[in-house]
Amino acid sequence: MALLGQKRPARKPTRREKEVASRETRNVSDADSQWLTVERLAHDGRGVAHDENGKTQFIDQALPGERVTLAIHRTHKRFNEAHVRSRDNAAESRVTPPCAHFGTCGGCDLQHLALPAQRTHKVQVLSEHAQRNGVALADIQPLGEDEHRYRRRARLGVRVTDSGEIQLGFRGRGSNQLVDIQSCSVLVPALDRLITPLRELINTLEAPKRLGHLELTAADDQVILVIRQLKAVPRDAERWQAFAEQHGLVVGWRVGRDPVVLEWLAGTPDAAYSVRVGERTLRLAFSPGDFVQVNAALNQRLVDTALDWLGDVSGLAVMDLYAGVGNLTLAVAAAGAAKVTGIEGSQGMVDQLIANAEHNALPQVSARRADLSRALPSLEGIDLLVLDPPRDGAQPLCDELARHLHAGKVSHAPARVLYIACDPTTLMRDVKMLTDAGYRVTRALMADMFVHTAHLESMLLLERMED
Ligand SMILES: C[S@@+](CC[C@H](N)C(=O)[O-])C[C@H]1O[C@@H](n2cnc3c(N)ncnc32)[C@H](O)[C@@H]1O
Repeated sequence: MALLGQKRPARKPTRREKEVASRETRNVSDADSQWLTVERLAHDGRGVAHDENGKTQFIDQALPGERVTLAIHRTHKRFNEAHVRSRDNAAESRVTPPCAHFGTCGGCDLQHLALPAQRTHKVQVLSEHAQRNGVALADIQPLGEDEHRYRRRARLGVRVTDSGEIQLGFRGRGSNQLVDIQSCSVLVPALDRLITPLRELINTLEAPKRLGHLELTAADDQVILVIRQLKAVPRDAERWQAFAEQHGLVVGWRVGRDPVVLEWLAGTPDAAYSVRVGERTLRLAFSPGDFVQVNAALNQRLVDTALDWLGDVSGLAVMDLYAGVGNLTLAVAAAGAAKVTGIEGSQGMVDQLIANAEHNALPQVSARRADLSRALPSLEGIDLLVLDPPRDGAQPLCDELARHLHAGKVSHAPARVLYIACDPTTLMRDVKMLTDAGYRVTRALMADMFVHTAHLESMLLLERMED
């Protein structure tokens, strides 16, 4: 019978729930009082230790060799998540985090670890993923820059609290709550210096609650701010225009829901970044929302290294899959490839890629749109395949390539594959298919594209073994 209008009596916990509750309580108090030694770093940058019962503890901001007591904030059947209550000693690799918000802001994971040690850790992560998948790697070359103000793009959340206070920042560590930040030590200065003025401006808006988030982009010659706004507020548009003039910005807002309309409020967007290839400097134009590598210096070094690995590409037919606005497509063409085809899922980026090829006088470049999770291009006659997929990797394509090789259709399997990846898990899953089918990894690199975070970019060169 339904309990209409009555308060439902509390349900008695089941025996299983009682067991779990008592075990969790015991875990918390046991581990709390113990001194544990941190053994290693997990892939996400947390310290790993085991309590006296052998249960794994993942500990925020704890480094190998440190003796710590824990405060456990989440228990699971096989492991606990914890932070440090007290620390007996500091690892040699421990440094003072450069940012005051480190630890609460969810943007960075590793600011407490010296940069060389961050890189050693990321090389180790890539190597472990390879081992787990049975992929043989040559030595992994680390690639990094000492400059940690690298992010040329950021999305800042905006929240108005019940008391009317404006919060501006990123999501917190392990939470959806916004962390109000005063500055961000990984943003390029042109973006970081806008945070305080932005908060002040938002404080003066007529309808700050209408703001969703702010997207900041530092292109080569201009800084672009795109405001996500649920409904247009004309008097706020005037305030944004004055702000744009004061700070030399191009400002637009995306208004509404289904359809979302982008309207430019101040300035004309003309975003571009550059990539050097030999004596040439390529100009790659992009629109807000297009994919662009966030770290300009590392992107250049990645392109330099790719071209160095590939050597003489003159006369080659190249296919660049997941091509974006042509970052790698144009670089390989400018290095001398005879024919380069870029394939990309977004029509806007395909159009941009074609325009970029024209602007840089690279007539051997063509591009087309395809959803590479469904429609796979023919690789017949292609000498070099470049793959740069998003986090979920390029499984359908690698699967097809492997099937061609297993079937002896060598003409459908390019002699070389250059695979660039932002997720080592899916990278090694895909590469294992290729190495099982007859490729071998001849060069491997870990690019520290996302300094102070646990993320890493990697690049592998695979060569088809001759029978
Ligand atoms: C990591 S980015 C690489 C872009 C480019 N290679 C670069 O260096 O700037 C991945 C690209 O894959 C595109 N993409 C994502 N899913 C796709 C799909 N299913 N089919 C085709 N392209 C896709 C994205 O739009 C994005 O431009």
